[in-house]
Amino acid sequence: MTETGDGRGDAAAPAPSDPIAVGSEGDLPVVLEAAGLTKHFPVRRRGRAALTGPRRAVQAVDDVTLTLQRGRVTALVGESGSGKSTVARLLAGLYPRTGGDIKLHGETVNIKHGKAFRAYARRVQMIFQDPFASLNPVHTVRYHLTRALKIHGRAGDDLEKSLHDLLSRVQMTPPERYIDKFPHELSGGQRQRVAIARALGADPEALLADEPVSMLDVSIRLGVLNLLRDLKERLHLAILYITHDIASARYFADETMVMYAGRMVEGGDSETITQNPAHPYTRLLIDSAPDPDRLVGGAAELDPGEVPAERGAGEPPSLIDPPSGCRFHPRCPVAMERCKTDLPPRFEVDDAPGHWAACWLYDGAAR
Ligand SMILES: Nc1ncnc2c1ncn2[C@@H]1O[C@H](COP(=O)(O)OP(=O)(O)OP(=O)(O)O)[C@@H](O)[C@H]1O
Repeated sequence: MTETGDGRGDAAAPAPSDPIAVGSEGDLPVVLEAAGLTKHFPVRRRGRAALTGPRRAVQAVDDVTLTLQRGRVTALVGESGSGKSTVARLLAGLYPRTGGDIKLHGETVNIKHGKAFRAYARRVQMIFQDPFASLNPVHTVRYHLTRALKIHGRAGDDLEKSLHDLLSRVQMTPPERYIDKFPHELSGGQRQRVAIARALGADPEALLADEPVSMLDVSIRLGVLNLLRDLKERLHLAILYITHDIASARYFADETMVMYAGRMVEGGDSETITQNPAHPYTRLLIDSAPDPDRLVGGAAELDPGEVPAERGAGEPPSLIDPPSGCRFHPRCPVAMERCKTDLPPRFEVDDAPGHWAACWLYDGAAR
């Protein structure tokens, strides 16, 4: 991964500014940490503007700080377009960063060539939303898993046993029932389990799961989340769980971080965030959920007519020209004058250890 700047005209990044450690359990080792993570996608200009106009960029991720710990699930929650997938892709080394640092076990990650990327990818694996798209339709389960084991040098002497072990790990038993099947012969849930088994083939320490259940039937989502939880516990994996469904974050994640328009706005343990949200945006997310007590569902099921207009009001801003100050201020029902101009840092919320909100409402100095 390149350090700062990817040579494709990324705009300058702000310096890291988030001082508060995020809802972390002190005694668990930190696997992956990011500070000041920033990604600006340059906007291609056409015609005259390409020569004379200002350089513009989609400010997809700005100054994001987060920590993934061994044996813990951290949820990253936010509306579509808030930058969640970009954070995961930055952490996975799939995008070069515009700014910020990533550390794996305290060592700065610096991927400059394919060999370094493979070494990093062995330890930090990604699971994508669409298991059908992530598996090659012309190859069997055996092919996908064998390839993963070989790429990461883990094929071993008894390949058949390694393959069976991987399938057993994702609860696809007996393994011989599935191993020679093609993706189209499996259900959506089974395909996602194969994608997870393939990731486990690298023997990773961190899994970055980007909406891993949102394309699955509601009835099987819980099973896949329970599998990930089981893997977290048995293999002590650090898991980043990306979702727009805050109810599932409450069920599945130990801690939750909320993202709005490219920036982190609130973080803390999941129970606190969902039961006692501090940031007005988090409250909006919870109020907009069809049933916040429902364990695993998804906004995909939400009929827009169910959201009262006053609660779901407003649209996320353009990330090419985001609002000054707090990016949420144009939609915020309690915005103050300073919110329009001053970017709020993280303030501690004193109801629970590690709970913070980037909102001027919690500026102790002003009270
Ligand atoms: N490769 C890209 N080039 C330009 N802009 C991009 C690129 N990838 C993402 N973006 C933009 O960055 C912003 C954040 O996108 P991202 O996919 O990270 O959000 P998200 O929260 O994961 O959304 P969703 O839940 O819909 O996947 C969006 O405005 C998106 O259009």
